Amino acid sequence: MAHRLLTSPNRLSARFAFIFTISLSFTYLCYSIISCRGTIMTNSQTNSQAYDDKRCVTNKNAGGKKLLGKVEEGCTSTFVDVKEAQRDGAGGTSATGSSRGEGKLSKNISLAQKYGNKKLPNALIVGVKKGGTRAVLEFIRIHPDVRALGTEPHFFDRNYDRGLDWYR
Ligand SMILES: Nc1ncnc2c1ncn2[C@@H]1O[C@H](COP(=O)(O)OS(=O)(=O)O)[C@@H](OP(=O)(O)O)[C@H]1O
Repeated sequence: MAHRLLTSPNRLSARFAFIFTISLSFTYLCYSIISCRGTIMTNSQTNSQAYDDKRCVTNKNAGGKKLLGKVEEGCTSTFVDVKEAQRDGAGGTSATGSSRGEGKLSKNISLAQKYGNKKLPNALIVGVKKGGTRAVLEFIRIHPDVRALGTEPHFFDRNYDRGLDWYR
């Protein structure tokens, strides 16, 4: 009803205003999509870099073994500072060159193979059934230096007879 009352110049300006609003909205939408995509890509790159810095070097001999707890870096660690090893390995700025980086990495891996799988846990979470122990574990597991079993080993109640060799 209202638009019928508009005179011709008014209708023209209203049409112009409508088109202008649409194009402005479209531009804003495009800008939002592009900037949002950039942010996601930047975040994922940062996360992946952060993850790479403290990457767990998987031990091929670790399959099926029960390991609970953190393994110390430098002596029994399966966690190595990948960034540092790569930087040394690149040899560009390092005075010692690539052999030092590779040697460091392989030394860590060999030490982990020698000791890492056979270590008793550094910490135990003890609790009654339905006491929230799983939640405690999941919170502690967030820390990048913590390695923990996915399932409960039930060593003390069901598998004690198997001995410490089984438990390690
Ligand atoms: N923060 C906090 N506050 C209150 N309740 C919590 C909390 N964290 C875990 N839960 C509840 O604990 C129940 C699981 O406990 P457990 O992980 O020990 O379970 S299990 O015995 O190992 O199966 C489980 O209860 P149910 O959902 O009734 O099974 C969880 O909901």
